[in-house]
Amino acid sequence: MSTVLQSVVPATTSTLNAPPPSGLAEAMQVDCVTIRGTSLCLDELVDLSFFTPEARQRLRAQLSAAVPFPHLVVEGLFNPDLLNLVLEEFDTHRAAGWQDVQSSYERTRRSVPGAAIGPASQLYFDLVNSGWFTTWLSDVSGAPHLIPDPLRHGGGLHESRTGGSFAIHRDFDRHPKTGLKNEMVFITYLNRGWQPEWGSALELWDAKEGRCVTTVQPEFGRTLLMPHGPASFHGHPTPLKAADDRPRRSVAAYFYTGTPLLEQDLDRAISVFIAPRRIHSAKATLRRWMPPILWSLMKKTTQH
Ligand SMILES: O=C(O)CCC(=O)C(=O)O
Ligand SMILES: [Fe+2]
Repeated sequence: MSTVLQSVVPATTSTLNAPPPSGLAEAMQVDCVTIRGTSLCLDELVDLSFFTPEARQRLRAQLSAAVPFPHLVVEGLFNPDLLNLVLEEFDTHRAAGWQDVQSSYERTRRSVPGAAIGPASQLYFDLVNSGWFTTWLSDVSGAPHLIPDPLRHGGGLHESRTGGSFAIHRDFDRHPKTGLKNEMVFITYLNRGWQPEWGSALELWDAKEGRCVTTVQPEFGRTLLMPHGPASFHGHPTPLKAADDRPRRSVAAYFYTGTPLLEQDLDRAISVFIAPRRIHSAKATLRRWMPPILWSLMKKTTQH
């Protein structure tokens, strides 16, 4: 596996997890990575025009207004060179790293939660799981303090082959291991020149009316952000039949929220120090009992 770190301008540290969203471009101009001979500069992994305050507002309005339930489809958010490398890694993913799902509802396969994935795929997930990216997801979706899932439960690499399908469903409410609340799924499709007649477009349904309202074709470079809610029924129930038996591939990540602290429990969010606290309380007692003149005299003498 050849992942080479290359300095282009004087490198400081990797900023994938660091900067406040406002200083994104500046903060990311530090380095490039080379994966299997393709150089990817960190400030070009995403199209930064999606990250301006205006874009965040516009995307949020677009997401809220979407039918039959809030969702957002964007094109070209990720550098196509990165996505090409991710796509290649489906072919080299170890057999033991795949989990087949074959039931009357689903015929597909996914990478095993926590399985090692290729460097480009790992870079993609590091990117979408990073603080500045999840802040963007929060701004666009309205769900604050999103928590990513490094094990990628339900997400990871997704691949359906000829005959594959996924009945209309609503995703899980809770992460089975952490119990965290599922807020959204974020999917990037990886299929160049996808034809609608091949089936397997993602259908978004109005469950009450029992009909598909809109579809998302799984075209290369298209990204779907779909908040999880009571009405978010979706699936690709039409069995896949693509030219040359080519597979339908995507990468998916779920994002969660925890339970906010109640007002009376806010002190549980503070670290507990042993020594300084003792000193602090001893000082407080002294102050209470000492005549003010002595207190200020003592302070003056101990300050030097
Ligand atoms: O691949 C897609 O278009 C949707 C996948 C999905 O609904 C799921 O994994 O729960
Ligand atoms: Fe789903």
